Amino acid sequence: MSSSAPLVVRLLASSVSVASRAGKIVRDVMSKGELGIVEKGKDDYQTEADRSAQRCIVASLSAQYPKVNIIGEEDGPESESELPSDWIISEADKEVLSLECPVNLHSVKEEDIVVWVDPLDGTSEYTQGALMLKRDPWERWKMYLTHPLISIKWYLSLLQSNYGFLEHVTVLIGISVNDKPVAGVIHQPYYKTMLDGEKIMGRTIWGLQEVGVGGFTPAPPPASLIITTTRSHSNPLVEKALQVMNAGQIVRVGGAGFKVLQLLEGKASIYVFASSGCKKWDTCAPEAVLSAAGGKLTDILGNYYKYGGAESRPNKTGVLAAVNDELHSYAVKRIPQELKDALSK
Ligand SMILES: Nc1ncnc2c1ncn2[C@@H]1O[C@H](COP(=O)(O)O)[C@@H](O)[C@H]1OP(=O)(O)O
Ligand SMILES: [Mg+2]
Repeated sequence: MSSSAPLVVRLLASSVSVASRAGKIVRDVMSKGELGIVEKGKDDYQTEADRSAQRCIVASLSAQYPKVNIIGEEDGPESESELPSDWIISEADKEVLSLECPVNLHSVKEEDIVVWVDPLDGTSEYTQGALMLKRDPWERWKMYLTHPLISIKWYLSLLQSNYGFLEHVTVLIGISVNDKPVAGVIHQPYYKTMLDGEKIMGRTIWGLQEVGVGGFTPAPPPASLIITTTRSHSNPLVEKALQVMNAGQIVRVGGAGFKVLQLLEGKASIYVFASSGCKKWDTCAPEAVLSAAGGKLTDILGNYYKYGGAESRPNKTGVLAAVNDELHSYAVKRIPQELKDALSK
């Protein structure tokens, strides 16, 4: 790896490579069919894929950047099983390595950086997607009966949705400096493209402050107001905030990473989630990528979250993101004061 590039650029380039390896782990766990679902809290689940992808990311980055503070969603007691050697990635994406580092990030040191890792954003969508990979209808039905997350309504909607919601799953690595997300990676393990007649799985999108975004082609916002929001964590406050937006359409998808991709690809212009539930690892990378593309991500009150290592993990006051400042202020103004008060309590 070129050691001449400034630290933030090298760390972003390493994160691009490791996110792609973590995405393969996510697919491999699914293919084996043993998801190992554990309930961490209400509506909060973890699978073998979350645990293994996090081990791959944290081990790979901490081997190269030992003084960087890396905080992952699945932090907990060290696993006793040995880490497979091919989970330790030392490569760095060449295109990212050649980027011009913004002047204000030139002299950043490892101690100044906090990396927020969500090894698998959209866990509900991942576990529900597992059903659709069961080709045998009887096997699928048996899995449904033992699945902790799925109601009959969702089962029926899954049957209609071809491969379920696996495209909503992302691997998120956000790099923050002095509380602010400055660079980030959103990897989609189940994104499909054809190259020379061959099916390629996965794509990796990155963003760097003042430089822009890469790994895909951003699209302009839709002509009419389209809002994207949660499909698996709604409640009356979330619905109230959606009503007041006066949108032509509401697109309900899983994961904070995928919702920000909806904004960047012109499928929606505002992302509203008026509830606690999201955490710093859900929003650090999406915020970095969105702001590198000219968008803005804050809480429902319009305030930026801080990403220092001592900050509390929950994003208590919700998420409000938009493709540009104008739409962001429109959305902040529309949120009624009583809703802001309810979330700030
Ligand atoms: N109530 C909640 N409990 C746990 N995680 C939540 C909750 N609400 C949101 N999240 C996390 O925020 C992400 C975006 O939320 P949503 O998909 O509902 O819009 C989810 O994918 C989930 O991350 P994860 O899947 O990594 O646990
Ligand atoms: Mg998440």
